[in-house]
Amino acid sequence: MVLCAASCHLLRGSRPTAWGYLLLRSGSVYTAASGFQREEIRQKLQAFPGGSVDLVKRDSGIAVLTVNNPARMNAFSGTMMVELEERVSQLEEWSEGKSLIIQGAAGTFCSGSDLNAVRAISKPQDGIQMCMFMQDSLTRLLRLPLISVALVEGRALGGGAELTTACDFRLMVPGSVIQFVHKHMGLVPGWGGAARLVRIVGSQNTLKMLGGAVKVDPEMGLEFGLVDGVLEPGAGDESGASTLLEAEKWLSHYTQGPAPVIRAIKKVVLSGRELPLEAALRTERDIFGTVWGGEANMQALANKAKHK
Ligand SMILES: CC[C@@H](C(=O)O)C(=O)SCCNC(=O)CCNC(=O)[C@H](O)C(C)(C)COP(=O)(O)OP(=O)(O)OC[C@H]1O[C@@H](n2cnc3c(N)ncnc32)[C@H](O)[C@@H]1OP(=O)(O)O
Repeated sequence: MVLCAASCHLLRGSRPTAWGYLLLRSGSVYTAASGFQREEIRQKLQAFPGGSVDLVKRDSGIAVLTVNNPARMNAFSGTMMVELEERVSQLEEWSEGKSLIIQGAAGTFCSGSDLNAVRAISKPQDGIQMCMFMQDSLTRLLRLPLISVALVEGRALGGGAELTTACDFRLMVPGSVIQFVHKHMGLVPGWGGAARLVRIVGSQNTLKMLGGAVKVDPEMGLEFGLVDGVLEPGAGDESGASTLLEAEKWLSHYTQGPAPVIRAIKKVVLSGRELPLEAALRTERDIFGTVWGGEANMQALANKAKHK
């Protein structure tokens, strides 16, 4: 892991030390030096309009991001790929946030890249640039100091399945499907979905899901270890509002408490997952230093004293 202080959002607000800033990278995965032409591919993607990526941030510290292109089963148009990156940047700057739910509009999750855009971005070098653009956005999404959930209703296909792996947890409703359809497209995941899936379910299960383009239903998802919970669909709820409410209730079990503490919990888990042991220990020390003696810690100590 190489770290550049300028891009290190993970330790924002901590007392910087050489280790904390030198070993953990939470900013962009690719740079111009690695051939990533961010502005050029952003411009090319803007030529493929349609749909939106909507973000609502609530005072309670939970945000809801909606992939919104129902006419295309919430497929990512070019402009939606650009909007996703913009929403991730907004979330990186949201210092009061604790959690994030990602959903699709109109009762389905996302059917991957917009095939019309894919056909037009067929030059290998453009495909690689789009791949780096989405890998960069989804890696930054997973590295947000927010506990995140992909709420899967309907279908999560191709890049849509990859999007679910860029969240800490996945919740499904009965009848929904996560399918890495890439093989049927003569492809492999390109948005980082394979790298993340191996870390979630292991290499054997990843081989099964990709090699078999397996239609993963909620029961199978629980067996694979891909899915963390199955929600009952909202009774007769067309808007999906009650399913979202169920997802918020599920997530609230893990996000009750002051935002600085919940954010620190995500940060120490991130460093434990991504860094070599000694670097993770040093980063954990740095993050511990941001909450030790902090408002929540002092309040907890005061409460304990009262109960003697
Ligand atoms: C890195 C991965 C990334 C990439 O390589 O760039 C990818 O994700 S590749 C794309 C992977 N996704 C797919 O292959 C899914 C394609 N869609 C389908 O298989 C089906 O549409 C569906 C999602 C299973 C739904 O089927 P059905 O219920 O029969 O509805 P329709 O097929 O009629 O779809 C309704 C409507 O939506 C359009 N649609 C659906 N998915 C896409 C898509 N990915 N891109 C563009 N448009 C999509 C579909 O064309 C229909 O539109 P109309 O024909 O105008 O009614």
